Amino acid sequence: MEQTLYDKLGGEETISKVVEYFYHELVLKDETVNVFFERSDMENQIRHQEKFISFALGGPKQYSGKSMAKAHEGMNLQPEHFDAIVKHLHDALAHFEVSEPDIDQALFKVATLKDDIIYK
Ligand code: HEM
Repeated sequence: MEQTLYDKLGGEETISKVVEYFYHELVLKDETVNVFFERSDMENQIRHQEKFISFALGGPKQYSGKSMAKAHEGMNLQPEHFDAIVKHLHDALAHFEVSEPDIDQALFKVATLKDDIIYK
């Protein structure tokens, strides 16, 4: 089996650094999306980011469209919110010198859930 990007980047340790940067330096500073995270407590926020990044990189936690629709129910996320998060994911991975083809793979993975997450 092909090695996942998650393992390639060094598993949990690297992932938590990516999460930290992605969330604190990019997502929380972006006024177009940070409002969604203000309402959830810090523990849930961190859990969210870890799950999000882990999913994007093919880590152990994988989701179905059904569970994603439920997790984002009532948020009415718009395509621009989704796209902003995807851009931050790109920039966070680039910051840690992940190659563009590897980043593309992660962004593609995340894009497969778009329809299950927006407009819920
Ligand atoms: C592929 C993309 C995404 C994945 C895989 C994902 C994953 C998840 C998961 C697993 C949960 C449940 C967390 C838990 O309670 O354990 C969740 C909730 C949530 N998601 Fe996402 N998410 C994605 C995109 C987004 C986007 C684009 C936004 C907003 C801009 C967003 C904002 C939230 C918020 C605010 C919650 C609720 C957190 C809480 O429980 O307080 N998500 N997401």
